[in-house]
Amino acid sequence: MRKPNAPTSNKHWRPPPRQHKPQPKPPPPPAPAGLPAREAAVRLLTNVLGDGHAFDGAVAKEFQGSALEPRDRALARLIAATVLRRLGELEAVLNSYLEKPLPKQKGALWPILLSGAAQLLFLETPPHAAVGLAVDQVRRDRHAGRYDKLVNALLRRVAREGAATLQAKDGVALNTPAWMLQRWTKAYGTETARRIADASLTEAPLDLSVKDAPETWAERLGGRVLPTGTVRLAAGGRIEDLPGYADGGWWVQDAAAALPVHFLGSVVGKSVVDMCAAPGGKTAQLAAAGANVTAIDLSGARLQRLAANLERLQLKAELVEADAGAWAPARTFDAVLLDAPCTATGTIRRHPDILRLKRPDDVAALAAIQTRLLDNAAKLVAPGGTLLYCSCSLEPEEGSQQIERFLARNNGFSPAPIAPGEVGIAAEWLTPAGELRTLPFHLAGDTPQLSGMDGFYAARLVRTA
Ligand SMILES: C[S@@+](CC[C@H](N)C(=O)[O-])C[C@H]1O[C@@H](n2cnc3c(N)ncnc32)[C@H](O)[C@@H]1O
Repeated sequence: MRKPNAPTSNKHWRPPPRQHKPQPKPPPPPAPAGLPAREAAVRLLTNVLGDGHAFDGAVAKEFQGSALEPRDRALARLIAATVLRRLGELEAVLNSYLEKPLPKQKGALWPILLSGAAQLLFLETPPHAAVGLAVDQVRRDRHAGRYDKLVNALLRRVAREGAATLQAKDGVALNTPAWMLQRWTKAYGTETARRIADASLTEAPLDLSVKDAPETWAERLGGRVLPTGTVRLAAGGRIEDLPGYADGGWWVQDAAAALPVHFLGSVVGKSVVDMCAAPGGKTAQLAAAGANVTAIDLSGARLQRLAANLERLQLKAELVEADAGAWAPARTFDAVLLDAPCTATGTIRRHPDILRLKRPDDVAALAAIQTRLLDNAAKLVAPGGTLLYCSCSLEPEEGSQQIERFLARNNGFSPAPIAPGEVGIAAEWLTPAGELRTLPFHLAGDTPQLSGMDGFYAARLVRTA
C-alpha cells in the first residue's frame, strides 16, 4: 500500500518547500549623524601615522570629491590634528587603563580609541556622542568589531577619569619626541625649550597678509592688525567663505613667515628671485610690493598652486620650474630670497604631523640641501644686492649655523643686521647679531588661540664684492 503523500515516482517528486527561505541581506543601517566625520578622522590618522604621509596631503586626498559637508570635514580634520598633537598624552591615558596590550590584528581599533579619547579630553565632545560613535565605528570595522565592549568601557573610563589622569602627567614631555626636546634644550635652554614645545601644542590662529588697508580688512573680517601688519583672526571655518578671498584681497601667511620680505626694504621696480617659492606667500608679498619677481620651485605641482594663488590675487611673477641649486641664468638680481626647504619644526602648531614624521637624521640631510641652495643663491646676487636667507626651522643647523658657515666660505658677503623696530620687530625676536629668531610662544595675544607665531629664522646679507 502506498503511504499517503508518498512520491509516486522519482519523476514527480519535488523536495518539500523550505520552511525558511534565505532572505536578502537587509541594507546596513544608515550611518548615525557624526559617524562619517569620525571615520574620515580615523582614515586621516591611518594615512599619517600608519603610512607616513604628510597631514596636508592626506587631508587633500581624503576630501577630494568627498560628499562630506564642510562642517564634518572641519571636524574630521580637527579630531585628527588633535590626536597628532596630543598623541603622547592620549596613548598614556589609554595604556594606563588597559590591563593587557591590545592584539596586533585589530583593524582601526587604536586610531578609533585615540580619536574618541581626543574628543573627550581636548574637544569637549559630550561623552554619549564620543563613546557611542566610537562603538558604532568599531562595530563597522571588519577586524575590530569584536572589541566594541572594550571600546565602550575604556572610553567611558576616559570620560570619567581621563582629565585627572592627565593632570598627573607631563604633557610637554609626552607629546614632544625626546630628540626634538633635547635639541631645543641644547639650543635654547630647558625653560625656553619647554615653552616652545608647549606653544607648539596649540593650533595657530589664522594670519592673513593683505594687499593694502589692513585696518579695513581687520574690521571686515573681525580680526585685529598685529604690529607687523598681519591681520589675525581666530582659526576655524572655511577660508574660502571669508570676505575678500574670491576677489584676492589677502592670502594666508603666518605672521612670522611674512617678516623676511620686509627686510628687503622698498622693492619697487627691483628684480628679486624667490628661490623656493611655492605655494607663493613671499612671491605674493614681493609682487604686491612692486618687485619684478622670478619665482623658482623644483615642484611643478607646487608651482601650479603658486600660479593659481597669484591668479586669485591678480598678481604677476615669472615662474620657473627648476632646481634652485643649479639654476644659472645669464644675469644677476637686486635681491635673492632663499626660503629653504627645512624640517619645519617652527610650524608644528599648523603641521602637527611634524611631531610624528620627522626624524633626527632629517636635520643634517636638509642642512646639506640648504648649503647647496645658498651657494647657488649667492651667485645670483648683483654687487651691492641683498641675499636674504630664511627657514621655518628651530634647529640652529638650518639657521644661524648655516649663515656662520656661509660667511666663513664667502668673503664677498657681509651681514646687514636687522634692527628692533623694523616692521614692528620686537627686540626679543632678534639675536644679538641682528638675525630674526622667532619662537612659537612669541607674540602673546588675549588667549592662547590668538597667540604665537611660527619659529622662523632669517638673516640679511649684502654682497660687498
Ligand atoms: C619652505 S617651502 C617655501 C615656501 C614659500 N617660500 C612661501 O613663502 O610660500 C620650500 C619650497 O622649496 C621647494 N624646493 C625644495 N627643493 C628645491 C630645490 N632644490 N629647488 C627649488 N625649490 C625647491 C619645495 O618644493 C617647496 O615648495
